[in-house]
Amino acid sequence: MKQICTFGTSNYRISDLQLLRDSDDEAAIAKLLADCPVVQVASGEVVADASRARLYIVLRGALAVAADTRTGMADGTVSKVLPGESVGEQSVLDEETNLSSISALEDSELLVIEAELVWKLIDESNALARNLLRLLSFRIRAANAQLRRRQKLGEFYRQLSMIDGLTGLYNRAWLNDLLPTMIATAHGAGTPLALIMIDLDHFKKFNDQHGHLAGDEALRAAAHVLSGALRPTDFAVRYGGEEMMVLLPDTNSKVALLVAERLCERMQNAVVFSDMRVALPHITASLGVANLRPGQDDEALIAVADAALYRAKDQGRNRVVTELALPAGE
Ligand SMILES: Nc1nc2c(ncn2[C@@H]2O[C@H](COP(=O)(O)OP(=O)(O)OP(=O)(O)O)[C@@H](O)[C@H]2O)c(=O)[nH]1
Repeated sequence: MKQICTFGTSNYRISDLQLLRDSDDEAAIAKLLADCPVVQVASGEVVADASRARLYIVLRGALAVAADTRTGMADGTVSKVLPGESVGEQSVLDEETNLSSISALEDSELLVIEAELVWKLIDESNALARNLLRLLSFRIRAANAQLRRRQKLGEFYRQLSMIDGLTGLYNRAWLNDLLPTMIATAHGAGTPLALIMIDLDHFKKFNDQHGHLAGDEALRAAAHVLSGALRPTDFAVRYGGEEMMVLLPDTNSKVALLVAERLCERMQNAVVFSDMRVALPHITASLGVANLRPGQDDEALIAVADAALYRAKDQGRNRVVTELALPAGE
């Protein structure tokens, strides 16, 4: 960065500077700026002494301003500062060092105004004070909009990370996050909660006979059966490979059993391939039903459903087994 002249001896004019737009006291401002250095910065060169609270106004060329790395706000965002525009006004106002990293995008010329002089200019020029307020307000809005975009994106990815890519059902991460809360809510409100564990039968054989891609189609078809048969308040989860789970809040054991029977029946009728030229491979599932008991946690509830599911497998598959005989009155 090399000083080539002062603003007073350069060909640049006050009207070239956005911060001083609409000044009605140009002569006085020009006098104040007369001794300010005009510096030359080569393309790619870092603006030296960017750590000092100073205002840089681009007269020619362009600067790249990267967000601050020391405040944790760094996110790869780089803004471009064009002729007439300035950088460093916030650090001057905060009387803080300039934490952004500033470099020249092309061979550029800059007007450098020291912090004390900026304050003097603010005192002298209503136009500058007004333009500065407008600029800062614009920057605050832009920063808020960026924060909102980032929040939305974060939420989008969070949701995405909770969904199983193959079936579109919730995944294990979602379950780990939500099931303890659902159980705590049910215990707190004294409402029932049922969990159905579902495992496709002889799925290894299905894959071997029809191929892995057909297996994937079968998993999608099974997931479709689940999501199509549930109430909006119920949840279907892909628990693991060919194991799925359904959560039924506010559902007593009698209704949970009926729902499981319905799912079992619909599974047999699921259409894996709508293409009629393909021989229809069928799927069946075994289902284990568990109902939340007082004091039971998520792991215990899942273990009970799992045990019921394995009894269903033992008893010949394609059936529902519930964890216990229905208590009288339910
Ligand atoms: N196509 C496909 N297959 C999967 C996927 N995840 C798991 N599997 C298969 O599912 C099969 C599960 O086999 P097993 O656990 O032996 O159970 P099974 O053959 O269904 O037998 P039972 O459960 O006892 O009826 C394995 O062959 C896995 O490769 C998947 O995403 N796509």
